[in-house]
Amino acid sequence: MLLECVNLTMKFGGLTAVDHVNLKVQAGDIIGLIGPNGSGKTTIFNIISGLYKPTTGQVLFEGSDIARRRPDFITKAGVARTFQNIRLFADMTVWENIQVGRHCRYRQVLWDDMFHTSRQAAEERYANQYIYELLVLFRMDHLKDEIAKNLPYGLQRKLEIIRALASEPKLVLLDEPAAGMNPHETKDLMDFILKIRDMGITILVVEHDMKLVMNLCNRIAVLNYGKKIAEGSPRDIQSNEEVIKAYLGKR
Ligand SMILES: Nc1ncnc2c1ncn2[C@@H]1O[C@H](COP(=O)(O)OP(=O)(O)OP(=O)(O)O)[C@@H](O)[C@H]1O
Repeated sequence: MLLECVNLTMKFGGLTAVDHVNLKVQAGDIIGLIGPNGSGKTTIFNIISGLYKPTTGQVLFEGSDIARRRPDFITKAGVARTFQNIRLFADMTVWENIQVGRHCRYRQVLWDDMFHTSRQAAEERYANQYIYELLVLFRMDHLKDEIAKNLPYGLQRKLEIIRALASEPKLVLLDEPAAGMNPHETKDLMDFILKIRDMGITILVVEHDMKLVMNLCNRIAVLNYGKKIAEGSPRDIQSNEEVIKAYLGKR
């Protein structure tokens, strides 16, 4: 199992935002995490990526418990993420933004910084090649010198995902990647995410766009008030009574 959340619980004062959630993600999966607003989806992402320490429970990544480890440790272990709102460095170029995402892979050795060793030069060459290949694969190489804030919205969101991929993750957490996109951009995003899967990267995605989730994911887990109320194939989830009730009840 690549990732396993075991009895994950997160309390904020009297509110239980995540309530004994168990979730398994296998290598190669595209798993959707859905649920009404405030049901605990982003909190789970924040726990997996190390921004929140869960009240109880474990997050096993390749068998080791990464819950309560620092975000940089978790990124280095192979988990990358994007956020609900765009968090690019607006005045930096496409290339520079991706370089930031690569940063966790650089070995920090004072000696290297002082003397610019051959090992450091080789590392930089590899990093530049890797970034360039990502840009070519996602057809953004012609935009490498563009300032991030000048890109159309859909491309800014893609750039964020590419930046996350620059850390060479095994698992990527995508938090509402289609938010604010028009139908054309969303369709494009779907092909984009399938390409990430084809790179051998496993995907856990939080998304409100049901069409995207149903077409993309091989399995879906549904949260309501912090509890997992259903899990199964897109077809199972679409016809699940409790899921329908949870969504209709929120209207
Ligand atoms: N840092 C925090 N402090 C206090 N309460 C929080 C904190 N983070 C989240 N919550 C609460 O936990 C609950 C779950 O929030 P969360 O953001 O995980 O939901 P969500 O399913 O991602 O919602 P949405 O679909 O609207 O993004 C909400 O009631 C939220 O107000």
